[in-house]
Amino acid sequence: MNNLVSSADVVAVVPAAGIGSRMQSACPKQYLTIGQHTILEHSIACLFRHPAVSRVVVALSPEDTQFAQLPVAQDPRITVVTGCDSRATSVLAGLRAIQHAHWVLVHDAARPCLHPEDLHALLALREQSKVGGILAAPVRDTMKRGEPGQAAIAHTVDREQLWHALTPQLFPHQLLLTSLERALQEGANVTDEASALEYCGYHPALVAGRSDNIKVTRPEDLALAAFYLSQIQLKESA
Ligand SMILES: Nc1ccn([C@@H]2O[C@H](COP(=O)(O)OP(=O)(O)OP(=O)(O)O)[C@@H](O)[C@H]2O)c(=O)n1
Ligand SMILES: C[C@](O)(CO)[C@H](O)COP(=O)(O)O
Repeated sequence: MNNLVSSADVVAVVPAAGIGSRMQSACPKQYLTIGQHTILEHSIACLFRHPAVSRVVVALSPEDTQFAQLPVAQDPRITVVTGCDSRATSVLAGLRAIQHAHWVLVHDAARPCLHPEDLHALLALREQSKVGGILAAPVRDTMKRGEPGQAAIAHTVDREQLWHALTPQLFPHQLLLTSLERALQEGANVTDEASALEYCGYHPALVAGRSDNIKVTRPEDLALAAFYLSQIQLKESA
């Protein structure tokens, strides 16, 4: 990646190399469209709306032939890397393509409904923390742990201080890179960037975010995401 990035800028990694199996759709879910654009384009656009985000590194499947057809593929602020067989390794590929940025954020391609104020609140961590943190939404329902292999309740999980981890997640580039490399090397279960830092003994900040920052995962999520996006566009045009 060229060194147009100043150290004050934030570089985003967007993991977009998944197959979206739970979506049960003909194409990977990041290429399903909402309005005139794909979910991936919406997710990238959320990030570029903040002036501190100067570049986006998109991790794509080796078999991806769709991204190059999108207008956004011509944006000089975007770098493409080859993703891998897990979200974590796809993120690692993106991190390794970044040379000149202190802060990096990671945002799922499948989260197109990120509100500008949530991104602003997360990026404020740059002045408040040396470790970074994540957008998260407090759990609102009673949570149950199931009996292994049975559709039966084992027990209720205390939901005090229980949060849904969202994205973006913001960390110092070198800290995230080294934590992720160590966690993966040592076989830790890394489902988000914060879990790699936790594995290495850090306690990333929790930034309360909107629960409509959903990850499009199952078929019923698409209509919901379309509605949430329409609400953002209504608010921006007001
Ligand atoms: N090997 C992978 C797997 C996932 N992702 C990305 O990580 C994000 C969150 O993952 P998830 O919602 O699980 O997407 P998929 O893995 O595509 O979905 P599924 O688990 O249903 O197959 C998505 O933007 C997905 O494209 C990735 O870059 N590389
Ligand atoms: C990163 C994430 O979106 C935070 O909730 C989530 O862990 C991704 O999980 P997935 O199974 O890869 O969708």
